Amino acid sequence: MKHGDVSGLDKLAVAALAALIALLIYCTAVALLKKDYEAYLHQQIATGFAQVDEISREVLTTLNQLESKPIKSCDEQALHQMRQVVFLSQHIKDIGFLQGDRLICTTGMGHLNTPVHNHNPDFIGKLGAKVWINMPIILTDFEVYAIVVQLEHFNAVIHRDFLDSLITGQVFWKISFANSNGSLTPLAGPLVEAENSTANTDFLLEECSNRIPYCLTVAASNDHFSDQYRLVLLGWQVIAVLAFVFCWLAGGHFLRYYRSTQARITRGLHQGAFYCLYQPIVEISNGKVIGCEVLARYKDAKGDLYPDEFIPLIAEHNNTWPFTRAIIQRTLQDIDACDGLPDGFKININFYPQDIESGAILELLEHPDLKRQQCRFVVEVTENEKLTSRAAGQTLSLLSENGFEIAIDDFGTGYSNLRQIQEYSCHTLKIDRSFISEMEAGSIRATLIPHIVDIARKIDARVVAEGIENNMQNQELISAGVTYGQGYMFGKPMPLDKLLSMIAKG
Ligand SMILES: Nc1nc2c(ncn2[C@@H]2O[C@@H]3COP(=O)(O)O[C@H]4[C@@H](O)[C@H](n5cnc6c(=O)[nH]c(N)nc65)O[C@@H]4COP(=O)(O)O[C@H]3[C@H]2O)c(=O)[nH]1
Repeated sequence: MKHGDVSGLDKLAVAALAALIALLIYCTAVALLKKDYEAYLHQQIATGFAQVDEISREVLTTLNQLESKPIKSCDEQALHQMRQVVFLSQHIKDIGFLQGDRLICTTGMGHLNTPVHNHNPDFIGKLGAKVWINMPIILTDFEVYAIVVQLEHFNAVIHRDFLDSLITGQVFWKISFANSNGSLTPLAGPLVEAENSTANTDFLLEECSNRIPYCLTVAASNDHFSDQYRLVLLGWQVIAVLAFVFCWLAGGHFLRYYRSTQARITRGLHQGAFYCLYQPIVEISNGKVIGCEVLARYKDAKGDLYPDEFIPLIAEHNNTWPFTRAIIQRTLQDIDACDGLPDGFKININFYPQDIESGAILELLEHPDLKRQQCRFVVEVTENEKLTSRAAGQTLSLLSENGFEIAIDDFGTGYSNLRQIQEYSCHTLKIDRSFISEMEAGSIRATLIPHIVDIARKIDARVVAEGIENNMQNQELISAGVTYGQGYMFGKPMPLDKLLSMIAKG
C-alpha cells in the first residue's frame, strides 16, 4: 500500500487524540472505581442501619415480653425476672419499672426511694415506644448518658457506647438525630469531631432511616479512595499508557492510509470525484471530428490526480469495474445534458483488460442507455496478455455482435495476436503515441506505421494515430495511409461542451 504524506501538524493531532483517548479511558476507569467506592460507602451505612435495627428489635421484643408477664408491682420476684432479661440481653444494660409516669425501680438500683418523673421523650416511635436519646442515668454508682426506650410499664436502658462503633471501616461517619423540624443533631461518630477540624469530604453520603428518626452520614477523602484502590489505579494507568501508544501508532497508520492516493481514489469513487474529459478524434486530412475518447480525471479537496497515478492503483485494488461503471455513468450524464452530437458519433471508452477477461464488461449489454443513444460506443482496450485468452475473445465477439465497436489501444506495443483480432472483428487499431513521436527522428519504429496500416486494411479495420502534435507528423501519416487521428494538434482532452462547440464550428 502506498501511503500518503503525514505532516507534523497531523502527527500532533494524532498524538493529541491518542492522549485524549487514553485520558478518557483512565477517567472512565476512575469514575467506575469511584462508583464502586460509593457502593462500599453505602454498604457501610447499611451495616450501621442493620446494627441499629438489631438493637431496636431486641429492645422492643424484650419490653413486649416483660409487658406480657403478670408484673404489677416492683417486688423481688419482678426485679428477679427483669434482671434475668438484662442478663440474657446483648445490648440492654438496665430495665426499669414504671407506675404511671413514675419510675419506681430499676434492675441496677432496685427500689427507688424517690421515684423519678419522666420528662417528655425526644420522640415516640411508630409502635408507640417513647425514646430519650441522651438521658443521664445512674448505673450502679456512676452517671452515664444513655438511650432509654419505654413501652407502657417498662423501660430499657442502652449504652450509647454502641454508637461509637456503628461503622468500622476507615471512613469518617456520624449518626445524627433527626429533629421534628427537619434539622439534624449529631450524636456520635468520628465525623462529628472531624467536621469541626479539617475533615476532607470529597465523598459524602447521607441516608436516613424511615422507621426511627436518625440519619447516618459517611465521608471520605480522595486520598483514602486512592489508598483503597492503589493497585487497581496503577493497573489502569498502565492500560492508559498502552492505549496511548496503541492509538498513536494506529492513528498514524490510519492517517497515512487516509492521506494515501489509494484511499483518495476509494473515497472519490463514492463521492463523485471522477469526471470525464473528451479528446476529439478527427479525420486527419480535414480535421473533421468524428468521435472522441473519454479520458478520466480526478479532483478532490486535496487537488488533481492524473490517470498515470490512479489507473494502475485501481487495477491493483481490484476496483476496475466499479471505476469503469462510474466513468460510463458520468459520460452518459454529460451526453444527456447536451444535445448536438452528430449521428454515428463515436465515443471511445477505455476498459481494463481484466474486466473483459472476467466478462464483467458484458453488463454493457444490459445498459439501455448505451443502446438508446444515437452514438456508437467504442470499447477501447489496451493490448494485453489477458486479451489473448479464449474467454476475452468470446466476450469481445459478443459485444461486437451487439453493436459495440472494438478498438485496440496502443497497438504495436503489446501482445496482439492477429488471428484473434480478426476473430472478434476489431474495428479500429490505434497506433501508439510513441510511433508518432519518433517519426521526426526517423526511428525504426516509425517506419512500421505503413505496415500497421496494411494489417488494418487486411482485417478491415480503421487506423487512428494517437498523439499527433504537429503538421509534419500529420502529413507523413496521411502519406502513410492513416485516415484518423487524435492529438494536441487537433485538441487536448476537454469538457464536452467545448467539444460540441468545436464540432459546431466544423
Ligand atoms: N503527449 C501527448 N499526449 C497526448 C496527446 N494526445 C493525447 N494524449 C494523451 O494520451 C493519452 C491517450 O489515452 P490512452 O492512450 O487511452 O491512455 C490513457 C488510458 O490508457 C488511461 N485512461 C484514461 N482514462 C481512462 C479510463 O476512463 N479508463 C481506463 N481504463 N483507462 C483510462 O490512461 C492513459 C493516459 O491518459 P491521459 O493521461 O489522459 O492521456 C491521454 C491523452 O491526454 C498528444 O498529442 N501528446
